Amino acid sequence: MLAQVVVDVPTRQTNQPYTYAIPEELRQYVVVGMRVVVPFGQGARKVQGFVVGLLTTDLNGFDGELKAISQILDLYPIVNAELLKLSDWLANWTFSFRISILQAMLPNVMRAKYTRYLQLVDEVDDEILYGIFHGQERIIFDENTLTATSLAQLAKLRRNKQVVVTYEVTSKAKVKTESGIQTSLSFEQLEDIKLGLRANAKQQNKLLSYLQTLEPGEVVSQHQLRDRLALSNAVINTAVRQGWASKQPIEIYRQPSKTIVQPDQPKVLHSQQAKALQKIKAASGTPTTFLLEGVTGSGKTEVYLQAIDYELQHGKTALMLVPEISLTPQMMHRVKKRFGTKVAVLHSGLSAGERFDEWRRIERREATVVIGARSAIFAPLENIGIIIMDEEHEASYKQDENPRYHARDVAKWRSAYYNAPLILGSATPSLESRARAQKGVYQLLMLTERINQQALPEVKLIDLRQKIMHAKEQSVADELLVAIKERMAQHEQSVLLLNRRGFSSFVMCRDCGLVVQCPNCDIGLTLHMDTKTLKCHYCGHEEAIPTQCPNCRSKAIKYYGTGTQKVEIELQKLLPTARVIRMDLDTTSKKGAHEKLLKAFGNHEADILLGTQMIAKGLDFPDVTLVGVLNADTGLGIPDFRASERTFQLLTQVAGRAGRADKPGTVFIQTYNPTHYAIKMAQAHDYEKFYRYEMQIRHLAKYAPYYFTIKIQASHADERTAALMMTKIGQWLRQRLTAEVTILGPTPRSIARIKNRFYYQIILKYQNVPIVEQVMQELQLIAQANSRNGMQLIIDREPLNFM
Ligand SMILES: Nc1ncnc2c1ncn2[C@@H]1O[C@H](COP(=O)(O)OP(=O)(O)OP(=O)(O)O)[C@@H](O)[C@H]1O
Ligand SMILES: [Zn+2]
Ligand SMILES: [Zn+2]
Repeated sequence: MLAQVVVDVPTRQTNQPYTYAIPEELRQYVVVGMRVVVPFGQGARKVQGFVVGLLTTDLNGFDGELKAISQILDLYPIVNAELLKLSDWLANWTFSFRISILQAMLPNVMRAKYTRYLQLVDEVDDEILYGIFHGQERIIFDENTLTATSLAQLAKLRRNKQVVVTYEVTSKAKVKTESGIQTSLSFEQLEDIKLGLRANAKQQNKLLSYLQTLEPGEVVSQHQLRDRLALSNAVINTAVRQGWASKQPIEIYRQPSKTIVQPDQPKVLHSQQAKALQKIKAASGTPTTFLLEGVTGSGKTEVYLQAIDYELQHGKTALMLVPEISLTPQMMHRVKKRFGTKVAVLHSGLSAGERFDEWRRIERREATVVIGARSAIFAPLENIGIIIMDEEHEASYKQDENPRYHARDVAKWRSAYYNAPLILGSATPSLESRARAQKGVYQLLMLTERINQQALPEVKLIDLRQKIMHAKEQSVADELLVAIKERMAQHEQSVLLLNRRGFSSFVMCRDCGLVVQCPNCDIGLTLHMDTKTLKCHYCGHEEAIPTQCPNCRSKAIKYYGTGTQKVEIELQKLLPTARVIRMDLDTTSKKGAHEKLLKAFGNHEADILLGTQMIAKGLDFPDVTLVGVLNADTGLGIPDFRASERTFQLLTQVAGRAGRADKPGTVFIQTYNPTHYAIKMAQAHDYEKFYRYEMQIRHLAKYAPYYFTIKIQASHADERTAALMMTKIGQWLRQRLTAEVTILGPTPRSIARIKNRFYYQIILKYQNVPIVEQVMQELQLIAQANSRNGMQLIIDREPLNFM
């Protein structure tokens, strides 16, 4: 028997698996989906790989010439058949290597270097206990020291759940345990010991009686035992010393969120919700994609929850994606309230250990509902009955680094694999999705009304062009201040958004105009008042704010830009009694900070929630009746064809935070472009009109959704080399591709230098040209060959970022 192995060799990547012989002693255990160690290349260095196939053909002697698998890293497949198949497809789709997809599918812990342990969780024969475990409960798992027979026995023990494999990475991601107590003595033996006790040894007697009630192999937690029997640790330790009981670690899960959630009940749906749910239920068991287009506050979440419930009742599992869950703790709570301990949560705010624990709960089928951000789309759920993507238009669903996949594409694949409906939900769908619904590829479900027939908030524009005349350095206009005061008087709350996209605070010399630049990147440094430093948001470079201009020695250094901190100070001056909660990168960098701040706001501990984009979506606070956008335009100037779409989406989303319960809401938008269509149509809450208008523009400019795009970027430490390489690639592409493919560039990208590497890019636009796929695969191999010369090539299918 031979194994096909995808190996992890950065400079020699290929999607072609290599064939390895399986040594006699491993023959029974090597299965598809397992990680193995194999010799690779001339030096036969040991590398990690995934078994992706087994060949039963016996090559009669030929396999003697093949290199053989050196060891196995798992006792069972850690990537199941479905995910293996998905990795194959996704590697081709994203023009990346299969190994990088396989690794993206696993929690970090399993990617890193770790020590594996074998841990007994049940009683075993002495032969195994002493032969393999040397009388201990836990040993380091090292195949090289184990015989084939031992491996066979271990595999069997694992199947019988008597032994588990645990992983430890540099202290962080270990299986968390607490101390447990068990006894290996029989009832009678314990009875004999009790008889031998001194009459006043009451505590020990109590403990021994308790031990007599345990099933063979049963482990009880030491702290529970202590509490229940009111024993001291000393009594327990004595019993252990005497050999009456032994200590045994018990595996426990870390709890990502300690907040206790009160369970809730499904709500009675209003008629539009009920109609949508009914269509979704009717599609159960089919790979139908729905676009649920529902205005803000129309109750999309309730539809998701009831659709999930329906599938759970039919014995299926459910997968729900949210843009970045640490930003939307409210959504997580709603799901947990409804489904309790069935829910596993996966997102970047968890520690590596917590993530690993949640992942194992899914893998062991203890969790049947998974909610998480982008990479949760790879959750090892089986038997999926429904997949939901909330805020499907969000750019964070696309991974901006290798492998550059979009969670929506993966969701569609898994939906097809499991015959499970996929629901894409948004108040402002991406143009791509809305266009597919128009064509009938997706089923369109509309929720046009808010809960309780509440009207969408009235939106007023404040024209900043006229305000400039006053030249007051004030970031909150007087009208908006008045409105905030009114809300405060009525004990209502306000949300203020400072749009940070394409915008940053910086320092400039007033005498010579110098803006302090990053030494490694072609971009100005951003001012951070809390640390009194200038930071580069691309490479992390940080330096003190200069007191003197590095160019002309002038001391006239001025701070520019409206940061959230500056607005906060301004608000304190203008509205001294207002209580403000500020949410931005600085105030939320600590773990759990988002949740805490939002909870405080929900408890009315503040009148104003001031923040960046992170407060724009998902929040559902009944007493918020006023929303102010301080700068609507900063995102419009970005050189990206989606600039208008993003601006429209952001404004609509944030406006939607106002007036969601029984009180009507009002929105103020401060803008320099009050006549821009994205702003006008957001003011009118008219997504459909925006969609039609923007589609015409996309059509004329040949962009998505009419055309597919691929971004190709090459970077090199030497600018000339980068330019030269890209020119060659451009020429090669023009030869290989027909005139139906538009090839733009090469041009330096808009930030040409990042981390001291120079970037050049080419954009391809095309409609239906099958050869593009093949040419990109070839280019990927060319890039591979060139990586030795220090060139890095990125192929990005449907890029969401053109900077
Ligand atoms: N059928 C219903 N009956 C009563 N209340 C409901 C019903 N459906 C939803 N709600 C409540 O209405 C509010 C708004 O619903 P929800 O947050 O689900 O809207 P949404 O469409 O997801 O909004 P957004 O896109 O703005 O985040 C919530 O507080 C929710 O609990
Ligand atoms: Zn100067
Ligand atoms: Zn930098």
